[in-house]
Amino acid sequence: MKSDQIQMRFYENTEDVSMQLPVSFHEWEEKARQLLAPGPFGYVFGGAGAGDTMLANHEAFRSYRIRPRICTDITTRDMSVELFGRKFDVPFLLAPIGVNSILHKEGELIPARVCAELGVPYVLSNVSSQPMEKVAEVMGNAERWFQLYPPKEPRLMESFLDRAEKAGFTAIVVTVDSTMLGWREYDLRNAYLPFLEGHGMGNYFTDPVFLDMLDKPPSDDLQAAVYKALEEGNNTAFTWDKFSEVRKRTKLKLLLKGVTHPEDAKRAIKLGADGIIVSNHGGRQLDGAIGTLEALPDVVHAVRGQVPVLLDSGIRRGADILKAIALGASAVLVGRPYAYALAVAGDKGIKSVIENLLAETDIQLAISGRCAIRDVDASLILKM
Ligand SMILES: Cc1cc2nc3c(=O)[nH]c(=O)nc-3n(C[C@H](O)[C@H](O)[C@H](O)COP(=O)(O)O)c2cc1C
Ligand SMILES: CCCCCCC(=O)C(=O)O
Repeated sequence: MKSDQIQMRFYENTEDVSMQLPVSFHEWEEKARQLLAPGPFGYVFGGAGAGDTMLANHEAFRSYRIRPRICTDITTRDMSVELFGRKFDVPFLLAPIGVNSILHKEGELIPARVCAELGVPYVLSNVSSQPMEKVAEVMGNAERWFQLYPPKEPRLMESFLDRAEKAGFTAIVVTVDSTMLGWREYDLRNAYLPFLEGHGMGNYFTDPVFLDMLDKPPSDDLQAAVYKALEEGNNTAFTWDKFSEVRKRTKLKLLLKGVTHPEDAKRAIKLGADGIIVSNHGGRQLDGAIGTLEALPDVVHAVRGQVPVLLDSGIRRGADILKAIALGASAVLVGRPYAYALAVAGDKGIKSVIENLLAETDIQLAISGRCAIRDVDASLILKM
């Protein structure tokens, strides 16, 4: 067979797309831009306001350089981390990303399934398009956490917590940086908010307490049901007292996501938090905010090893993971990379993103002269 025929066969073989998948984050992003309508793409891509927080995340990672050690035996390596007494073979989790049905018709079932297969802990969003019970079903015994936008109605909050516990989620991640949506100009320009089309309502529309709060079922008045859910989730009166109430109501591990100030980290621990997630929501909320890697050292210092500190916002590569671990993170969360992969290539896409990130992290670890994630400390990096 001539080489051009072989090439033809290769391109026609839709079963084996592996050689044609994007590799870098920017390639995934560009592919998603081509495939998605402007509304859904802009919703994932956009940052708040001028995009300065997104930039700050990126610049913070670039502002540190790795200084490798040489002539060490790096033949056997270990990328595992320990969280809450459990060992995970990978140093990252998939971050909670809502409304996955704007990216793929199966929505969150896909990242959940891939995470279960690859041993990556999955954090399911409160505003997932699929209900948590269906997500749990495809994950078997695999590690899963549930992210909560604490609703105003206490009975609804209790219902979400009870359902999560019953469905085998082992931790609750309370997100506190989004009690109102940030100023997102892509969405304003595209006049796009996925919830208004019914995306992201998987947990609300299957909740008996929520359904009881409605005058009519969602099938009879979708707009009213969506507005009610958003009103519940936009809980602008969520304070430390309310956080204490969540603490009292669940025996699951409890993490606070959206922390960048050391005093907030201290207070959360005092009130019973089991973990802190340093996050600025991928730069989607407060514009002009501190980059998460810049915020991390002070938070880690304030926490004094009492609970694990995780980080997200801007993790794109193995080098980013090593830098966050070097500055004291116990693990990191990955956001947009898997969202784009979901849109572009479903299961295969997310699998590829995870496997590449793992492979890159492993190579980086080795070439920097370390054998294990647990050996990575501040001596690995220098601030420029
Ligand atoms: C499209 C989209 C939806 C998101 N939905 C949620 C959500 O429902 N709950 C939440 O806590 N964070 C949500 N986030 C924030 C992520 O959990 C995470 O903090 C952020 O994506 C990390 O930044 P990165 O995308 O730059 O990696 C969302 C992010 C994106 C991009
Ligand atoms: C009360 C619902 C807020 C959902 C925000 C979804 C999200 O986290 C994001 O778009 O970012």
